[in-house]
Amino acid sequence: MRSISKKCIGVLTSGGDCPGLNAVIRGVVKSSNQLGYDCVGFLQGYEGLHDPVRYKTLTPKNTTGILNQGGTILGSTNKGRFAATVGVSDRVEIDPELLAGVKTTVEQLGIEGLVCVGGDGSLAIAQQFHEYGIPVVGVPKTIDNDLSSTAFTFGFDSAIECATNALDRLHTTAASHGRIMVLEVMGRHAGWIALHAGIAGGGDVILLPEIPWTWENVCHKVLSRESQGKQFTLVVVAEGAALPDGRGVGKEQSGRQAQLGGIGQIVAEEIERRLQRETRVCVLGHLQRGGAPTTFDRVLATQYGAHAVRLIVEGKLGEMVCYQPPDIMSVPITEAVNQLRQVDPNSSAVQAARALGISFGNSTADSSPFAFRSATDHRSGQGLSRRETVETDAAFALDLVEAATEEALA
Ligand SMILES: Nc1ncnc2c1ncn2[C@@H]1O[C@H](COP(=O)(O)OP(=O)(O)OP(=O)(O)O)[C@@H](O)[C@H]1O
Ligand SMILES: O=P(O)(O)OC[C@H]1O[C@](O)(CO)[C@@H](O)[C@@H]1O
Ligand SMILES: [Mg+2]
Repeated sequence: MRSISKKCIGVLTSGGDCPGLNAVIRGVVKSSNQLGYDCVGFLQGYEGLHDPVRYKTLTPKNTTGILNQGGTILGSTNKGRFAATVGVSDRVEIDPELLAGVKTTVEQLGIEGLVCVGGDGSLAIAQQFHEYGIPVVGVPKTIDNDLSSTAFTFGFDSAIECATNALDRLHTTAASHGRIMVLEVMGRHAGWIALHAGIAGGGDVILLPEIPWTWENVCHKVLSRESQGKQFTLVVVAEGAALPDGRGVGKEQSGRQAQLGGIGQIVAEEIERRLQRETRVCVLGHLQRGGAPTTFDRVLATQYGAHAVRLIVEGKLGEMVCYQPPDIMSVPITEAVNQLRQVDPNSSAVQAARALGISFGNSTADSSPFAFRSATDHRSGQGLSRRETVETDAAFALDLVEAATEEALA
């Protein structure tokens, strides 16, 4: 254990990794060092906080050169003993003995505040720490960009850069062969990656968790492109989008959230079956989470790290830093995790996409692309409460898709 003669700040990275985690760590270390704090980083997310305690002392010297490195030098996990929300159920209480153990670790190390870098699930754990009296602040991370109260989580920009690059590449090969290409991207509850990459990469059909779609409309788009002399079509589908019959595609995992994936294959096979057109699928998977952060994510992550330290110094425990352009602000962690931020089907971005003729697989809206509504008309419906999301998860778990894969194709 370190000597506690000097004040100290702790940091950990939790949940699915993403580009920019190291930039946050560096931001925390450098800015806390300037203020005279020591810094420790716990290993493997929350797991390193107790039994056994695993951490390393972080200094400006040993964190040098990590700004542009993907992954996290502290390690991360999206499973373990601290589940605060799991798959189909709502809030899960963390074992009080674990919480007591964590509190002891934090006190023994003289930690004034613990910076918890995570997505919705990991910040739900931080919220329970806060309620127990463990001094935490949150930093919003996830490629899915589905946390409310912040315009962007870091990692998202890097993920859409990767997905856009993939679409650029698929575009040329699709055009050369006159094929339909389906790109499956990540996005558990929210279709931000599919939407942004789809627009940036010239997608023709974008299928999201937020917008129900039909096979007929997807196929209609392919045929209407052909009638314009375009022999190829790019389809982008979020892994969390449901099939037209409402079922999700993935596999159940015990004690943790379902592993999504596979909808791209189903979409490709069904288009091919219905239209007799050569259709191929590309699953981008973890390429979206790896590699160096974009410039935007480096700047955002660095700001998040520095402002998380500021929150601790100002005694704003239980708060999460957030980006409300042009400022980095803070909100109670509970506010950010109780409401997921989903794509609003009437948002400006979706409207613009429709205006260009991009299909979201639902004909009503597709047929009137210029029926724009003012920005204020549609804000009330935005977001999905934690409970509604859990119900969606429950539906996923009930119909999981070994069976669906075959049935959807029948
Ligand atoms: N130590 C742990 N013990 C148990 N579960 C954990 C632990 N750390 C993280 N998790 C779980 O991992 C999952 C993913 O974490 P989080 O939501 O923070 O990341 P994410 O990037 O948003 O990923 P996802 O989209 O998969 O939720 C959450 O369900 C969270 O509760
Ligand atoms: O790598 P894992 O554990 O399969 O997690 C995948 C999930 O994590 C995320 O990438 C978010 O971090 C989701 O988009 C995806 O559903
Ligand atoms: Mg999450």
